[in-house]
Amino acid sequence: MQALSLHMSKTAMGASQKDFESAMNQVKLLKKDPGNEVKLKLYALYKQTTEGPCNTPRPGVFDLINKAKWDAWNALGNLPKETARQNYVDLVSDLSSSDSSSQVKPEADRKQPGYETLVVTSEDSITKIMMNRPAKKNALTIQMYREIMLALEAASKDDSTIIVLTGNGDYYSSGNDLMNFMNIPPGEMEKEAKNGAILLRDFVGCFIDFPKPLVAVINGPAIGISVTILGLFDLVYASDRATFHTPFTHLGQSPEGCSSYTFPKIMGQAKAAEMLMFGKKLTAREACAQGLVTEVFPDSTFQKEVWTRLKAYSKLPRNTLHISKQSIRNLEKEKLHAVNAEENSVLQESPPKCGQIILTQVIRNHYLK
Ligand SMILES: CCC/C=C/C(=O)SCCNC(=O)CCNC(=O)[C@H](O)C(C)(C)COP(=O)([O-])OP(=O)([O-])OC[C@H]1O[C@@H](n2cnc3c(N)ncnc32)[C@H](O)[C@@H]1OP(=O)([O-])[O-]
Repeated sequence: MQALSLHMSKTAMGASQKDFESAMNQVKLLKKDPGNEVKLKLYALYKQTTEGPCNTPRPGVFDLINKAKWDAWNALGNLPKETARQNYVDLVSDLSSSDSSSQVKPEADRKQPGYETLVVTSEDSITKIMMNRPAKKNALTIQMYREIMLALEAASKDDSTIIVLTGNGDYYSSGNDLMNFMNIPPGEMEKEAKNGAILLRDFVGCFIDFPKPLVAVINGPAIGISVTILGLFDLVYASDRATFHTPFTHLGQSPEGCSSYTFPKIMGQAKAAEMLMFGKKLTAREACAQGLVTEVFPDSTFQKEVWTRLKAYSKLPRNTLHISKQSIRNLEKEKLHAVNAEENSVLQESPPKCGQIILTQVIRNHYLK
């Protein structure tokens, strides 16, 4: 009824302040998350209606969320307040209509819009974040790092019980996109290295702080940072086709993702060194024997077995699971953030080809302190 009255305002003389206030209340009642793009649009129209054109300074480049909000508001330029109010009311009206029709099929797979490098869906109390660059083996571009951070933030607040990260295609992920370091203008290297390190620190920080059970569904080979952050997941299920490879020394890089701390803790110093320093590639069964992987499944039945398992887990009491996760993580959170910061400062400073010496130092630092 309320949606209907809001719809009528489209054709009337323009939305009133009362329509606007009703629409604001209506937004709070939406059952379905409209996705980041729509939320940004709503935010921008709200700000334009209540404050007029954006005239505040643009947030810093790594304040991702506030920057996205500012960009959306600023994009409205000099749109008059009355038009912004009308557009807000119309948008909420459309959302309310599709929200009520979507409730007919509450279990339907809901693909969330607004991501270019990911497919994010929510079903059966599980939010699945799927890296979606199969032609590039799901290499992580700067955009993909940012979208994963945004998807994790949204998932931390949605009504899901469990969050899954997985890959589309034959690879889980080939790690950092090597093009991220290409085409840097002369003289910009230092600045770009610093920016990259900050992005990486924030990316890993999201996994450290993530409040709900986090599951990696490793559908194929995993390389680099897609492997190192696995020590921050709660469960790691792997296809027997998966491999785990951290060729940092070969690339003149040092470890990240808190692996200089989590890997020796998980698998012992000697096995961690073989992987992180000497780039030994592990099969899924070896990774499982060393404690990095929870369980390995035959590739032919991998998806079916894993999702059956996860659907059963997702029916467990949500709050209890989340409290347990946080109790376990809180014991280590401070240490993990310190490790993340240290790994990043080393990455920023490390000259290429010194990777092996740096790796030894970083790993020793954590365990000799
Ligand atoms: C500082 C941050 C810390 C992070 C550290 C790390 O993650 S370190 C780890 C860093 N990661 C690495 O060092 C891995 C580097 N990659 C490889 O070693 C191999 O590509 C492979 C073993 C993943 C797959 O071999 P294969 O013979 O089965 O397939 P293929 O080779 O034909 O690839 C298909 C397409 O995907 C493309 N592509 C793939 N990966 C990447 C990437 N990472 N980047 C960009 N592109 C990538 C590839 O160019 C090709 O594109 P095209 O030509 O079709 O337009």
